[in-house]
Formats: sequence, C-alpha cells, structure tokens
Amino acid sequence: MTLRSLTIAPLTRDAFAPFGQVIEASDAAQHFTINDGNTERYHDLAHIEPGPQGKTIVSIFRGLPRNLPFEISMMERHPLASQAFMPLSSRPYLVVVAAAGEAPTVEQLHVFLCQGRQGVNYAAGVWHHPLLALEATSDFLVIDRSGPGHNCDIATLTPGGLIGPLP
Ligand SMILES: NC(=O)N[C@@H](O)C(=O)O
Ligand code: NI
Repeated sequence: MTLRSLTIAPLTRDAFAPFGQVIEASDAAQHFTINDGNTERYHDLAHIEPGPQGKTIVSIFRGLPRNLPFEISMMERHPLASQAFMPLSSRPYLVVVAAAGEAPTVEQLHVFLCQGRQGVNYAAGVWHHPLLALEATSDFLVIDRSGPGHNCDIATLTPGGLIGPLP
C-alpha cells in the first residue's frame, strides 16, 4: 500500500491554534518587564488542563532522534488533559496533530516543523503522534497529568503517512 507523503509546515501560533498553543517567547505573546527591568515575562502561554481529579506534573522526556523518512502509522490522544512539550536541547523537532474527535485518517493529519525555541501544548483530546525528536537525542520538559481514569487512546492509521525529508 503506498503511503501518503505528508506536507511539513512551519509551526506558527495561528496554524497550531486548532490543536493547542505554541509556547514561545515572541512578541505575539503577552509579555511585560519584571524584576526591576532585568527580566521580561512572557505570560500565560499555554492552557494547562489537568482534568478531573488530575494533578499537573512536570517530567523530562529524553527522545531518541527519528530517522527520516518516517512512517506515521498511529496517533494517540489524552482525552482527560492537556500535554505540553518544551524543548530543552534547542533542536528542531516535528509534531503531527489532528483535531479532537473521531480517530483521524491520514488526510486529516497536520505536520509542523518546530524550532528549538518553540514548545507546544496539545489541548485535551487532540490527536498527536508521540515525540518526534530530530538530529540527536533531545530532552523535552513535559507538563501533563497524573491521576485516575483512562487518559491515552491509540488510533492506527491505515494507510499511514510518510514524513520527510525536511523541506
Ligand atoms: N506516553 C507518553 O507519556 N508520551 C506520549 O503521550 C507523547 O505524546 O509522547
Ligand atoms: Ni501524548
């Protein structure tokens, strides 16, 4: 079965808005000076949702680099809570998302190339592929949920999609 080649777009706040928020110190964000002028605060960048009886937790994911071209054959979602990734290794990475709701088809996937200064927060229920680090083993600060209930659904994509090489 031939795999559909997926287009890779640059990550922007507006393009990612249907799926969550971009975490980035940019002039588009609400920001103001604090600490007697020493520090600029980029304020309230992501809507963190711990969900019912959930606790917000902070972890570090150390992801091995994915080799391109890479087949996207599954997606997952966290129906109860959001999940945020902030790169700590300053390397680009990829995110693959689809709107919350029914399990996506390959035609409904959106692929974004994220820069090393850009984090993402997946809103609760948004379909996404597990971490897609590039170039070298990379660390990411992850803000998500611990608590009762089922918080990870998997969907298989048949046919899948193919990512890469990078534009
Ligand atoms: N399983 C896990 O915690 N990681 C995934 O949710 C992911 O999005 O990488
Ligand atoms: Ni996830």
